[in-house]
Amino acid sequence: MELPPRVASAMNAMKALGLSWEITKPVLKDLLKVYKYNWEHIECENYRVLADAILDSLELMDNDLKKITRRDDDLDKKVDVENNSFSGKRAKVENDSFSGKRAKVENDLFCGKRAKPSNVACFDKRPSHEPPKNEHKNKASTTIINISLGDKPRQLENPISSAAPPRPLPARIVGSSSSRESSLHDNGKNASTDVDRSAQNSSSIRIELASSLSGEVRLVILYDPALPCPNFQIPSLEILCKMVEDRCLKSYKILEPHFSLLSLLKEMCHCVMELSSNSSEERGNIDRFQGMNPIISNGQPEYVNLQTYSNNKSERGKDSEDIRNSEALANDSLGLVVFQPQHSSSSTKTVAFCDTDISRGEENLKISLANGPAERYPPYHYIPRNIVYQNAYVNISLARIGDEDCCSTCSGDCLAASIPCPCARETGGDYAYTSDGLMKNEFLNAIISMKRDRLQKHLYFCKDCPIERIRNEMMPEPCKGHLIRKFVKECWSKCGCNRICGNRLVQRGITRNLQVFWTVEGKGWGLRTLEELPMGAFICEYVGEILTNTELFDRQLLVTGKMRHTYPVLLDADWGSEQVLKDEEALCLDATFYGNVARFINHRCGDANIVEVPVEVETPDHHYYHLAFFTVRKVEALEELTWDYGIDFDDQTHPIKAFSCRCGSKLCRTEEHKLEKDLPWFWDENAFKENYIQLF
Ligand SMILES: C[S@@+](CC[C@H](N)C(=O)[O-])C[C@H]1O[C@@H](n2cnc3c(N)ncnc32)[C@H](O)[C@@H]1O
Repeated sequence: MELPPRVASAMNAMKALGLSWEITKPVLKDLLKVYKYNWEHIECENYRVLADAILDSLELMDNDLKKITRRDDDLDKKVDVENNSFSGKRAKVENDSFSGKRAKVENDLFCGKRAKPSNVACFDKRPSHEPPKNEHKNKASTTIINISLGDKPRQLENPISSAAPPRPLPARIVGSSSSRESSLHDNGKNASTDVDRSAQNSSSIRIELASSLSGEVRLVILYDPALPCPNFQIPSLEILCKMVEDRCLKSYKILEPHFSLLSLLKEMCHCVMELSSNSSEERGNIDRFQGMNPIISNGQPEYVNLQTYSNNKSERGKDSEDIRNSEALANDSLGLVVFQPQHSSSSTKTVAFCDTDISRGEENLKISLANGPAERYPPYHYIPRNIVYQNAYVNISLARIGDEDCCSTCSGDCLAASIPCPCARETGGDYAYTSDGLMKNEFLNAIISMKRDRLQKHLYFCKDCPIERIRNEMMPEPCKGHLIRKFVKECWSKCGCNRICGNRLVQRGITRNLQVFWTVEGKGWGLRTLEELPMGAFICEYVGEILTNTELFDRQLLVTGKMRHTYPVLLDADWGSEQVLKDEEALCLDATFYGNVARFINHRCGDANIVEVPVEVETPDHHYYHLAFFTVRKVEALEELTWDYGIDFDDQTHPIKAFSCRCGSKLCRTEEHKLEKDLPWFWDENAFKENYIQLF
């Protein structure tokens, strides 16, 4: 029987890793159930979750077998079972290709496709722990793949993999003698060495779970071998965390996708420090640098420590100058030198330059990160395409695309044809793009003026506004209005044209050199172009989780209790055409936890240099579409890219939260735009920590 295409692709991807369909099938089935048939989670990062889950299940089977055979007195039988059945297979998988392939997968997944080889997670094939001598005779069958993340920073926990069956990571085991303790940032190698030593000494065993920054406060599990506990085995830290997280999920029914027990425990250590000491600010901020996933060379993270700046308001002008100088330096050369961790005082922060690719190889081009306080880099997960969170109704099926919504009779490049195809119907019978890959001026100007005239005419008012319905289900207020927008429709899979068709621009992804940088105006991180851009250039689309507005509302309440600092964009461009929009069709994109580079684009009132355009690609249903950014004028290299969020700074109840605007535009809509303004929350270290801790 022919397999469905997605199942077949998953099977082929695993086959390429040396994993047979018999091994893959049950694991894939389970994963699909766990992810509620959300294939994106399984497919992303080259089926990493699936590969990890299979490896874990192999390991579990291996352990089970070992338990059975240990109970069996007949050692010959044991050798038989292990050699003939699973272990034999496993040994083959490991020896033939799996560990090497897995290393490759890890390389792609963790370090980005363009990462240096030294950034690859290493695979330690030593036994994870020595079984008691009298029980263990058959060495050949007990090799366990023991994965060590090496120097790979674990600050940015991968929420997908944390929701999936865990990748075993050796627990950090510390012997009872303090002289044998290794530092918090020991890599897996040291940790597993500790396992061996402590097992040999058979003294009490301490498993360190979390620690404050400099290790003053630690959370430890203590195992006392004096008490009878036969067959006690050290669990891997990740498996342990996963188990507790699963139990939390069972008890509390809901956990944020980025919930991490380890982060919680670590935070507990930080809190102990803060409560017990007045001088907590004296500690360094090295930790956040780990989240930045810097380039690793010879196992050492590379940074350049160029500047310190003050967040004291009166000194800000001077700092801006300093930062500009340091930016110039960074732009001359993005070469990096080793970062020396500093102890900062309360008013100074480290500014680092980091030439890492924040997309981890997910985009066509590398997206670098420059001159920012690394400890303020947000812990989100980079995704290049939108992903449905849970209840959003996004029906992408060929059956829904009628003849009027595709150009099945076209071939080659639609833009080169003498008569525009049906795909140009949405844009008035003419294509929105030029053959140079730009948006046409007429189309762009129409979009810009519709946006600028927002208050005058281009608003529609829904009869039953989803936003108002969420706010007050019993007595919803009248709709406050949504901007009428022009859509672009791109050719897609059911069209007869080919991939290089000029009417396929947004779907091809980022093609301009972009960089995330720390803004000097106090807006936090921002996005800039590293190359000069003509008017009408496509920058990127706004990517995030596709949520219903109810989910967004719940999320904002649940996550912060203060309803701020999520990164949502409403997909309300076509709400006006529906009589009553069902909840699962009133959608938004939230880039707080999962998002692409667009989550760094700051707001500018009135005269922003990019504009958002709704783009239909896979489905003619206009309640889901892509939101693509195009330049509205020529933009110089190194200029910040900004868009007008269109927010009403007076409406405190809108899902997109107002902030104290520092855009600097003459058209700034916040009244006091010339006065000193509050800095955004992420400028303040404590507020940053507080907010992100609530989020993750
Ligand atoms: C989509 S994020 C932009 C990236 C953000 N600057 C960061 O560091 O992650 C939106 C948030 O950035 C800040 N922001 C954006 N534009 C701003 C502006 N013109 N003035 C002050 N803060 C701004 C606000 O806190 C806003 O909620």
